[in-house]
Amino acid sequence: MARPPAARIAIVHHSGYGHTARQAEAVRAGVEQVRGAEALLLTTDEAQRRWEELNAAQAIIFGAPTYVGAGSASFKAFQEASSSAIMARGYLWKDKIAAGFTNSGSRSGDKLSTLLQMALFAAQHGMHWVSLDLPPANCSSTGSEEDLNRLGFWLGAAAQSNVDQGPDLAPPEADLATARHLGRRVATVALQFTLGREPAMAALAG
Ligand SMILES: Cc1cc2nc3c(=O)[nH]c(=O)nc-3n(C[C@H](O)[C@H](O)[C@H](O)COP(=O)(O)O)c2cc1C
Repeated sequence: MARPPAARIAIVHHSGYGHTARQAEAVRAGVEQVRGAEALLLTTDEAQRRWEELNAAQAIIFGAPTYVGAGSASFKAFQEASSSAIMARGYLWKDKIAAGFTNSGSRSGDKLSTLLQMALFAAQHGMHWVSLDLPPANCSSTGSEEDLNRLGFWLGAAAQSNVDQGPDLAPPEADLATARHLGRRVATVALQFTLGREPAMAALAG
């Protein structure tokens, strides 16, 4: 009989035109590459009807397109809804793992602002933020657009979608691979936390 997953990783995202949804699918694929981890992919609208499932997850990965130098309005609505649904009910996400990803039209496009918004959101919930453990790439004479983390972010996974291309073509494979990497990393860290929590508490209790 198959064993139940040791860690469930929720991915809560918004995508106005489908590009960030492709990035979210890649994060999900990365999570599912890790044995013992299971992914739950939700839009920001769905998430606001399924708080209990988010509360039961060991990690939540946030995703949004960068619109006007910040996370999209739908993502912000989800953030604000969590204030009464989660914080006011006793900081129900405290000590969960958190991470984030964003996508935009420009290479920079002020995506860092969106990742900072997500990291602050996680901090307000008392969550543990997981960074992208990839060196910045495509920044030397031997670098290329095919490199993992070609856009050079540390705080989370970034993607860039040409504004004249649909989600069938953008973001490119390098950015989807970077998103898969983030999914794998968060699933691994969530498993480390989940499996280590009990012995850690026993050690603390003496
Ligand atoms: C209202 C609006 C604001 C945008 N602002 C930015 C921006 O600040 N920086 C940027 O690089 N791209 C910006 N874009 C481009 C989107 O980030 C880009 O098209 C992205 O791929 C859309 O993702 P989605 O299909 O998941 O909605 C903006 C697009 C819209 C519709």
